[in-house]
Amino acid sequence: MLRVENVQLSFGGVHALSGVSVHAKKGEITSVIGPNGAGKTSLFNVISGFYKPQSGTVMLDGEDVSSLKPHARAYRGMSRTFQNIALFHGMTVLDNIKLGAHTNLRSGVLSAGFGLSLTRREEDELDQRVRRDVVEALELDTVQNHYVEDLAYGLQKRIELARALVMKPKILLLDEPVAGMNREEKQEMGRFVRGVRDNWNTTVLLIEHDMGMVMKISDHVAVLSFGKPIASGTPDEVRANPAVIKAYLGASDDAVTEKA
Ligand SMILES: Nc1ncnc2c1ncn2[C@@H]1O[C@H](COP(=O)(O)OP(=O)(O)OP(=O)(O)O)[C@@H](O)[C@H]1O
Repeated sequence: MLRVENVQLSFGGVHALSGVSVHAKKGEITSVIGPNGAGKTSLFNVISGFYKPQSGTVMLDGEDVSSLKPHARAYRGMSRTFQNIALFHGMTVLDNIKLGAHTNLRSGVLSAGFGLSLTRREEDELDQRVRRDVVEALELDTVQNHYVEDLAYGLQKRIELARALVMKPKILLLDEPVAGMNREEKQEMGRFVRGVRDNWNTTVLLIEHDMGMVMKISDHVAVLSFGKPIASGTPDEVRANPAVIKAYLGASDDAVTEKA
């Protein structure tokens, strides 16, 4: 579904990504992990089109989207959430989710602001579809008319997930979906992300610091360290890989061998 091939990205002298390739298979959850500064956010920004790499390609469902702008990638079925909550205060849960129908959040908000939004009939249809398909699936029925700022953090993150799903994306990019959550909220989010894969057959690519979550929900894990790919495989394979243990522990070779 998504093939990122041999990406090189530098900021001045800093090599944020060197020879990074990641493949996300259709209907699977693929996670990209790595210690701080490994290049995870940079990779996400390359995939969604916010950063232009010096070289490398991004293929979405067989199409080379490397030269497309973020909104054009979004129209082709690439949807993402952001690390920090980007919901609109003073708007209800339902209205925030419906903004996802403008595909690219930023241009969507602009067009809504300039009165270029949907006709009344389109709006009604969208309203019904969102309630039926997304609000119910993500168990947001009881809060759909609440203002987002009145809700708990975990719920706000779920609303972001809902908004990213409105256009039924081919691939969903999740940027640290459980950052800042308590244990219960993490478990809940894990359940919903798995639900997206199982019930919608949506391909998911996520970056995440929380190892427990990654190992529990991923079909495939790719590991970056200092901008380079160091391992890739099933959660069990990656967990047992000495290079991964070393990158995370900063341990010496001897210590890794002992641990492994
Ligand atoms: N806009 C930028 N300008 C300059 N350097 C950058 C920029 N974005 C990232 N970098 C550098 O690229 C490297 C990779 O950073 P990146 O944020 O992608 O890593 P990360 O794995 O997401 O880290 P974290 O887990 O801390 O979020 C770092 O050395 C960082 O300082």
